[in-house]
Amino acid sequence: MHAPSAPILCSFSNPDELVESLAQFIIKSQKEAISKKGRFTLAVSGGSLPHQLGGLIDKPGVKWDKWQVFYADERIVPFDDEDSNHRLCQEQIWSKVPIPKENIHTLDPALIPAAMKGDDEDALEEIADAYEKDLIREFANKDSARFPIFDLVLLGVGPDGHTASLFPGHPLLSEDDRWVAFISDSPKPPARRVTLTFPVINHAARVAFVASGANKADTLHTVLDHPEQGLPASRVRPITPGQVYWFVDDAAASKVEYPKTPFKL
Ligand SMILES: O=C1O[C@H](COP(=O)(O)O)[C@@H](O)[C@H](O)[C@H]1O
Repeated sequence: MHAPSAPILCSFSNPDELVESLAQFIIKSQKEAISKKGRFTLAVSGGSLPHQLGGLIDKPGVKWDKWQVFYADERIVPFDDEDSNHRLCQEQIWSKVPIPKENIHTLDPALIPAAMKGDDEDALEEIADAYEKDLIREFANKDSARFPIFDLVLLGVGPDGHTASLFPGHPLLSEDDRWVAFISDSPKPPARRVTLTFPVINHAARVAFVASGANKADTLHTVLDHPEQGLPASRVRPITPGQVYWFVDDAAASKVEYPKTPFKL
């Protein structure tokens, strides 16, 4: 096992510059992946992140038909529910670009009604297993060893330091076997979710957090300046040669002492 490399923090003076630089970074990651392997594998989060992907719309050089997209986490709700990360991404980005529908890997909609209810966790296990099998089909014998190797994982960070659906103090933080896990007691509603696990996130070639706004300032300070506190976002440290980046605006970075790196492609 190689040591993880230190995060690279890039801060931008305004949200528009952040969105544009993020788009350039994603396109560069895509080009490198396609030239090596003919496809680009991406895991994407919900929350405020899909809105930040707007810089990709109408950009030349995006080979949408080569993208294979999974969700870093998803809430167990119907796809038309306002809590659905898929719905959010659909509204903010997928409906605005020519990505083939079959290249977006969602939870199995047929399994959602049962997973939304019931006292036992069998249906949650089943929906997480089905998503893991979809990942295995996409990655096995291509970009995986013990875990899949995503070309890029895009993450957000919540005020409590959670990322994907990995929450502070939750037993899922220690999951070291599964690719996809379920959670039935998320402290942030909705309670039932599935998430990629830390070993998957930390095997990615690149991981990029995106955060903007002064309401993220305290969280970023703790995550980046006090990783010893072990907040979930601090535990994202991809193994070498993987690299973690932070794309933030100056408001979100206002309390961070961790050194900033000028953005360059
Ligand atoms: O619940 C979630 O929260 C995180 C952070 O969301 P944000 O709105 O504070 O950016 C998000 O990354 C995750 O996908 C989502 O399910």
